Formats: sequence, structure tokens, C-alpha cells
Amino acid sequence: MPMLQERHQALTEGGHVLLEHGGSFQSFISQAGNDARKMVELIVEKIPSYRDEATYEGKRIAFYKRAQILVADFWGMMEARGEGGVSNVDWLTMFADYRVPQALVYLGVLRYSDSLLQALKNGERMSSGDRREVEIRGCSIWSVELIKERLRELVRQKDGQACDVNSAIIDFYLWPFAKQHHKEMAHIPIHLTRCIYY
Ligand SMILES: Nc1nc2c(c(CN[C@H]3C=C[C@H](O)[C@@H]3O)cn2[C@@H]2O[C@H](COP(=O)(O)O)[C@@H](O)[C@H]2O)c(=O)[nH]1
Repeated sequence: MPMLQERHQALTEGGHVLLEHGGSFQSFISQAGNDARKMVELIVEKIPSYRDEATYEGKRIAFYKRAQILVADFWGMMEARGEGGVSNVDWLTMFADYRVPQALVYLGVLRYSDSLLQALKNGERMSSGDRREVEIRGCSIWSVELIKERLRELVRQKDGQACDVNSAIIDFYLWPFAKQHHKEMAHIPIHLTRCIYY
């Protein structure tokens, strides 16, 4: 199994934080109040393996894929229990992995340049933070933001009402879509980056 030491380290870090809170994630996350953004910031502050960041043209970029999906899962669980209570969920972006970009290309939302497509088809490994990897993940986030705005606009036009679809909900649609249609999109290569962030 690759990256065994890193996996062990990530589990140990997360485990330590949980033990400080009686083994309860809810108790840990309650320090952030009800705010999704503060929850992500708390997770990233306390558990280093969630610090999914890169530098792009001299600027620090934060993806926080695992922290964001953790908060979105927590939100979904609270909603399912009828407890609700997580605000600012709209602050979350999609969870930048390697499957949703493939679905976005398949659906015609994203298009890879010829040289990028060739590199992906060749199975070239990209290191974590490689400019191309950062661009694929960043463009995926922006694509989903544009889809969200467009959906909201369509609902406004059709029903004359505000629509509170958010990027997490769109991700929760796209990721299973990519899994279900993996055979149809097998010709679209995914990017290969070995890291602990997604
Ligand atoms: N954007 C987005 N990425 C998602 C998910 C999930 C599944 N969701 C649950 C899983 C744990 C949490 O409780 C989530 O709710 C996994 N992944 C990513 O896919 C990749 C694994 O793919 P494969 O090779 O097919 O197993 C890997 O990078 C993994 O991080 C999602 O929902 N959205």
C-alpha cells in the first residue's frame, strides 16, 4: 500500500484531536459554532494533514478538499437527523479531487488543452502542487461556482424564487454521476497525483 507512513500519520493526528474531545467529532467541531467556514478553518488549524494548499504564481491557494467534504458530510448528517444547525454552507466549494474534473470534461464544462490531454493520456504523474494539477482543481472549483450561479438564475427566471443550491450539493450530484458513468467517460484521462489531500 503506498504512503503507509503518511496514512498512519494522518490517522494519528485526527485521532489525537478526537481523543481531546472524548472521541466525539461533534464535540470537537462545536468549537466552531454553527458556521461551515469556521469549521473548515478549525479542522485545518488543528489537523495538519488537512492543509491542502499550494502556491500558484506566487499566491497561496487553498483547496481543503477533505476538510470541506467533512463539513458537508456533517451538515448532511445533521440535516438528515432533523437537527439542521449548520450555517454558511454556501461558503463551501466543490471538493477538488480527480473524479469530478473528469465528469466536468465529459459534460463539456471543462476542456483540457491538447498538451495537457496528451500528458494525461501518457499517464504522466504530477507531483502535488504541479501547476497543471492546481489548474485542474482550481478550474473544477470555478466551473461548479458557475454552474451554481446558472442554476440559481434559471430557477429565478422560471419560478421567480431564490434557490439555495450550493456547491456541495452539486458535487454530491457530480461525483456519483462520475462513478455511475465511469465506463462512458473512460476515454477521458484523470490526473495522477499521489498525495494525502484527496
Ligand atoms: N468531489 C468528491 N470527491 C469524492 C467524493 C467521495 C465520496 N464521498 C464520500 C466519501 C467520504 C466522505 O464521507 C464522502 O461523503 C470520494 N471522493 C474522492 O474520490 C476519489 C476516490 O475515487 P475512487 O477512485 O472512485 O475510489 C478520492 O479522491 C476521494 O477523495 C465526493 O463525494 N465528492
